[in-house]
Amino acid sequence: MKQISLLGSTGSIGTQTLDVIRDYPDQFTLSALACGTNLELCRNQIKEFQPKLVSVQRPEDAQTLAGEFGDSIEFLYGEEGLKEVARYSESDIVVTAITGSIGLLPTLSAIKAKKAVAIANKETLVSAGHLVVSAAKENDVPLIPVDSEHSAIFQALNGEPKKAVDRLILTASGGSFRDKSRAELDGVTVEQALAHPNWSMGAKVTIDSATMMNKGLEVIEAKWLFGLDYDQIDVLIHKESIIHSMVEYVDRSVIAQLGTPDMRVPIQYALTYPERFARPKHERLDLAELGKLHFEKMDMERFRCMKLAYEAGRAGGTMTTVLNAANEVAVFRFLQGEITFLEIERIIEEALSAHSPIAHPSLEEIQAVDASIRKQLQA
Ligand SMILES: NC(=O)C1=CN([C@@H]2O[C@H](COP(=O)(O)OP(=O)(O)OC[C@H]3O[C@@H](n4cnc5c(N)ncnc54)[C@H](OP(=O)(O)O)[C@@H]3O)[C@@H](O)[C@H]2O)C=CC1
Ligand SMILES: CC(=O)[C@@H](O)[C@H](O)COP(=O)(O)O
Ligand SMILES: [Mn+2]
Repeated sequence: MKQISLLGSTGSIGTQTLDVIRDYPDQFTLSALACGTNLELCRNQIKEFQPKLVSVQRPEDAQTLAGEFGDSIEFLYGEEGLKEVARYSESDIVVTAITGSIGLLPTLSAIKAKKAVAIANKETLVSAGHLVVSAAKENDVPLIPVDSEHSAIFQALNGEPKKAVDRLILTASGGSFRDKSRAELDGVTVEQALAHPNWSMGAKVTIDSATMMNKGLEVIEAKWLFGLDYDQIDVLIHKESIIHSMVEYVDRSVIAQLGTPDMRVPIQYALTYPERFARPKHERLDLAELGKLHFEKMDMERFRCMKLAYEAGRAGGTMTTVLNAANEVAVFRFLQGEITFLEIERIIEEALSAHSPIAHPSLEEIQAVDASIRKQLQA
């Protein structure tokens, strides 16, 4: 029986992780969960899965739940609660399905407690990839990708040595505005941006997908997970999201992973790795019915966030911390209706231009840069 700690249980990845746990009651137990402010869903999850430790965002919510459920479950809150769930003694693996660089400290806690990490929270790797990867190496802890592209690459690599790899090809759907020109992006609404053509996801990653910053973050995520140079990581527009990504080897073989767009597949693989379990009642990929798959070259001028992400990644150090923090604030402000869609990239570009990067930042330096960008960019 594998015991799981789940950070972000009430979100899109969190609830799909619970679907997978539900599918294999003899294989997986949810021992600890953390969520934000969705108490109604949290209550139902506690009743169904009976975790031993629960953390919520606010102290008053922890108190309310403790009053309802009694002493058999421990209730915590805030950043300390997230860290405790991540390092919960009985857990074997931690799924990081929380949004944003708030996932950094809990991820480091899990690694220091020698838990395997099924990593969905890409912002942590963008903000402080070097710290996460070196901590994982030091503690001999696997970082197993959940993000669909990275799971695809992980599967296509299948343990091959780095020297056999020529390049990674990340596929990008193009998001909600794939077919619009830059001029047509003027005045697009939050509702339009949230209508992803292929995936049903949380609001932040859906907006990232519309700006193409999601793919930029994923390029940086791939650099840290697979230890390759930026010159070896390419992006290809593939509007159907059927090929989840590919590896081109030095002998020119290209190995891809395909499937219907359903995150339960990579989530499950991260939990069962190195085994594969049969997915119950899962729709097969029917290529004959699809008939065609489409591919287009990435246009870095049209999707300027993509260019900013490569530039920040190549500059290194705290540049990607700034990229991530500025993006988090800008997306939040767009969702609040405070700024326009095109202002997202302008805010990020200005924050990057104004920043003098620190080359090999410590955790404290990362935290200071992250906090200062947030303070500066909040309205
Ligand atoms: N959704 C997807 O298909 C994919 C997502 N990812 C990545 O996975 C991560 C999660 O995405 P997604 O599931 O879409 O996000 P959602 O917005 O759907 O869920 C976020 C989760 O984090 C919780 N949360 C947010 N802030 C806090 C906080 N301060 N303290 C405690 N809990 C908090 C939320 O709690 P509550 O709702 O209770 O407030 C919720 O459970 C992101 O990094 C995303 O980029 C990667 C690939 C695919
Ligand atoms: C499901 C998943 O992994 C998302 O990160 C997805 O990649 C979003 O799609 P695009 O960024 O390609 O639009
Ligand atoms: Mn992805």
